[in-house]
Amino acid sequence: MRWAPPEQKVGHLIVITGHMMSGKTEELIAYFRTVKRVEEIREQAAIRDGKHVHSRKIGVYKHMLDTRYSETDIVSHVGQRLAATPVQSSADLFKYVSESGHEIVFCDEVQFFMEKTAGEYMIISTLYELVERHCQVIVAGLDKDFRGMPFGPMGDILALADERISLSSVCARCGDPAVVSQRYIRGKPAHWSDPVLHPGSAESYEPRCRRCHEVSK
Ligand SMILES: Nc1ncnc2c1ncn2[C@@H]1O[C@H](COP(=O)(O)OP(=O)(O)O)[C@@H](O)[C@H]1O
Ligand SMILES: Cc1cn([C@H]2C[C@H](O)[C@@H](COP(=O)(O)O)O2)c(=O)[nH]c1=O
Repeated sequence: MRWAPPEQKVGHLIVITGHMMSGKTEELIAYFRTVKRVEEIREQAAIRDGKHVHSRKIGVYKHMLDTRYSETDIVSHVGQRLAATPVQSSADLFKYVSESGHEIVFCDEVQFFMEKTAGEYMIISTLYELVERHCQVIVAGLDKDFRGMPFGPMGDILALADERISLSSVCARCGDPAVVSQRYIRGKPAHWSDPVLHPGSAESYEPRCRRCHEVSK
């Protein structure tokens, strides 16, 4: 992954994706730490050389639907944590970023931005506009729902991306590479017609390979 020097002023969209527990949030947090460190090093180097440095402002966001481990922080399944601003819509995200002057924007749970206008997911125009405004945007989101179908806006977000990081872990049943998030409701595989939106964690979901993935029909 490369970062353009800020004086070039060019936007960039990175999408981190995969099934549940594949490590998306850990990757987002690791990326945040790297970017923050690089900004600090640039600032120190500029001070040392007596130059003016424009340190880029970093904003961290997540969708408000994710309250599993914290109302505010981004928290991985193994407890890695990053303070964030929860937002309820893509309009909200755009407003916060614009008002705060954030030039580097991190956002977790981006699959939850489901609102549409004129048949289009609004998060698409929001991400497009942020990149047009020269923001470096790094988002993480679930690629498929419990049925194995594209999750809301994720297909379009992946198409819009400049870089895609696709992660996977192992099937909780057989140990093969996992590709999808198995949903269980009261100990039984969820039904195909169940609602897609169902925030949760290990009490309802586990990684599965295609062979072990089950959906009631
Ligand atoms: N079947 C599982 N049950 C519980 N935790 C798991 C399971 N598989 C992987 N994990 C853990 O989840 C961590 C990844 O968490 P996280 O980054 O929050 O994933 P994601 O954001 O993709 O859901 C891994 O480090 C791993 O230890
Ligand atoms: C498969 C599936 C998942 N969800 C929810 C469950 C979690 O709250 C998030 C995914 O979180 P993670 O960071 O990837 O672990 O999405 C859902 O609402 N519907 C689904 O089909």
